[in-house]
Amino acid sequence: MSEAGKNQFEENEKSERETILQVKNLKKYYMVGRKGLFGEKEYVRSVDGVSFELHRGETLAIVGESGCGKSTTVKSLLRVVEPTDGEVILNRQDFLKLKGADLKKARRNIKMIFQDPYSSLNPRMTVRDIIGEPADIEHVYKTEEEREKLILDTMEMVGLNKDFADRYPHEFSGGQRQRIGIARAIILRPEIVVCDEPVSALDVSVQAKIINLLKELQAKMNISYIFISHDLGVVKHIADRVLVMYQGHVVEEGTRDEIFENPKNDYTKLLLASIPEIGKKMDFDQFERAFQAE
Ligand SMILES: Nc1ncnc2c1ncn2[C@@H]1O[C@H](COP(=O)(O)OP(=O)(O)OP(=O)(O)O)[C@@H](O)[C@H]1O
Repeated sequence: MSEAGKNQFEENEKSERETILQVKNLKKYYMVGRKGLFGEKEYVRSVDGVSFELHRGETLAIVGESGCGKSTTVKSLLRVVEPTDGEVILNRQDFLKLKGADLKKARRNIKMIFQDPYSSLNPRMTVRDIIGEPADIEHVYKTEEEREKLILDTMEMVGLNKDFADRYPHEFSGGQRQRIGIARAIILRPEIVVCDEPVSALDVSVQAKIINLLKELQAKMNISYIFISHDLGVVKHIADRVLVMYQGHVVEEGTRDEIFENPKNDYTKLLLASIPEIGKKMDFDQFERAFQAE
């Protein structure tokens, strides 16, 4: 290998391992009532000491049964809900301690895609304004022409025809609405995108298209994804690493192959076995076919 090639290789290796986000001992306890003679506060420990790292350009999936704390973990690290305790290190700063302009700036870099693309889009706004809104709020353009170019370029990146810019969300299919949600998430070119069950509401063939789009965008923009899903077929297809949660804790973490081929933790084994399609070892093939058909 030439010297230049070797340097490039080493550079790529380095950037693959670069930690872009560090979550340390994250906790979220919700107060759910009071009990006892003295009315002591009662809490649900939805997230109870979760730690992990996210590397540049990778997809880290968080899996586990309903109620294990997946959504609360990402909501807490994004401060959609204020965490009870912990640290979230983003660009060498503790994101949980940021305020005002610093918080606003950091938030540009970590965006979210939601499960239900319909309820997360304002029905009274055009596609142009929905996608452009984060850019409007952040004043990232100087002229109307620049704004229009940014919006249309982003629409193109997610495979939306620019003629759709004046339409409203109800005019679109579920898959197209999810593309609008993705465009809105990436318009500021964030380094991290958190995807909370982004394809659960879609048909399998549409799921494949959206997953392929997410992978394409990752390849182009080197985005890091945190990908929540209860669908292990989807996770097997998209994840580089997997975090398994149970009752607010991480019980196992590993590469996709480690988790799927050689799980160590009993709960992980149970989780894999309890998904009938995975137990029967058929759904991956079915998924593969759907993806290849694209
Ligand atoms: N606002 C809240 N107040 C009280 N308890 C909550 C609140 N939000 C979540 N919880 C509880 O925290 C636990 C974790 O919920 P969470 O939604 O994070 O799980 P999840 O793994 O994302 O589940 P699902 O896949 O069903 O969304 C659950 O027991 C849930 O009932």
